[in-house]
Amino acid sequence: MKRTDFPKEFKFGTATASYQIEGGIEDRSPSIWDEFSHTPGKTKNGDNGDVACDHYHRYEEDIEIMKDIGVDAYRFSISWPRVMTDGIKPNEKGIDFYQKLVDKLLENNITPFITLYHWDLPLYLYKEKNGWLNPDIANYFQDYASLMFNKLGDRVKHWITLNEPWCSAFLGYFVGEHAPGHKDFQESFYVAHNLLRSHGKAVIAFRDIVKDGKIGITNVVTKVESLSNDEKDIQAAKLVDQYINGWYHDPIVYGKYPEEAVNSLKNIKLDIPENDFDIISQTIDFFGVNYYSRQVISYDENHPLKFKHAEGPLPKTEMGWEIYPKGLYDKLVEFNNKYKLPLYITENGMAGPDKLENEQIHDDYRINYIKDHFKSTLDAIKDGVDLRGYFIWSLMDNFEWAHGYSKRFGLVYVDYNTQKRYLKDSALWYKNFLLNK
Ligand SMILES: N#[N+]C[C@@H]1[C@@H](O)[C@H](O)[C@@H](O)[C@@H]2O[C@H]12
Repeated sequence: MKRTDFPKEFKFGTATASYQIEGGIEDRSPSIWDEFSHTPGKTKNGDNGDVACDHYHRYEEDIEIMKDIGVDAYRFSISWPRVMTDGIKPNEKGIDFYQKLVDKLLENNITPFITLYHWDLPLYLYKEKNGWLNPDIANYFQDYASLMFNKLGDRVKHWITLNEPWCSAFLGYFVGEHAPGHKDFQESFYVAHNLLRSHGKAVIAFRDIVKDGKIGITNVVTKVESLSNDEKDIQAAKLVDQYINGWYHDPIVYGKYPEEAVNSLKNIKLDIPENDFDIISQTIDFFGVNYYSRQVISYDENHPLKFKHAEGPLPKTEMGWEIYPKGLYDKLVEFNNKYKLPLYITENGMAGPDKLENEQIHDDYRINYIKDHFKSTLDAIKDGVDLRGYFIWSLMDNFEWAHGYSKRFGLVYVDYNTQKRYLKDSALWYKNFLLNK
């Protein structure tokens, strides 16, 4: 498989997120992840993003690395608390960081794709305004989005409103594994809804400000399969697919939540104002697909949503996720047929047992993972999927949320003691692939 097997305009890139790589906390106000990661017991080894990969001070070096690898595009997120103090007052120093980042990318012919929200909500908005639980958050988000569209929209033409709202809502407000660490089932549905409303308000602003741009939303897209052919397991898997995938895509395209999932939530209030879906279902230009693996599901009477995960038999990554490239093909074809929107794979990659030895990292497992998922991508394109690009997660090892720095997803190895970067064998492979070798 060669690069020239893909459409000429197909964009190969890599991706990161602000809190996971920037550090530079001295020049921004705090986010919910600053408070969460500094709360004992919330992250592995008590790791936090105070320094991370020090990208705030090393962005030029990191862009040079991307240039050397030869990526066409780079997906990164803006830190809301960096560009708006407490999420409300524009901070010119923070805005200037992203101006310089964008200009350096463009100088190097790397197309910027910006994610507005990759989980680092300004702490003030959470503490003083109740964060995503407050319907008014959509207005704060629209103000933030408008500021960024006005400041960068002349040079940045690809925008993503939210990254994985399912994680923000479900992991942040029900499971409690992510910031702000709530464990309230009902809250997680209110949060999901306000995230989608915020998405819609940002799209409305975008259409006024960046008339020649493209905007979408990125969700985690998981292949959900039933553990058995038992009707209860099949139904449980179908509902999980609706909770994870349909819940964050159907309202945008169809203007409603998935019916069976809504009907299954007997004791959940979904008192939603009717015109909310007019806001949520603003026409978008693409869906971003973050694909990592599958979930194997069986029925469980004792779970609020009547399901439980089963351990799959396939080889797994360091995250314990099965390596399942067929799932990517299946979801791309399904989404193409169901939503009829252009797609970007905005994240795909793996955490590996990466070891620095003589300034090298031999990660053949990651090269094989990427090759297998590139094959699924190419097969989907050949079968008619309107797929526009693929961003490997991640450019470099970084702060992996509750796992801290214990999981390495990067094409580039980061020695956190020295902040020295080392291209892994997978980065060298990607470089040759991009040169069509
Ligand atoms: N875990 N994991 C890796 C990766 C995470 O580092 C990203 O921030 C998320 O968008 C998504 O969950 C995927």
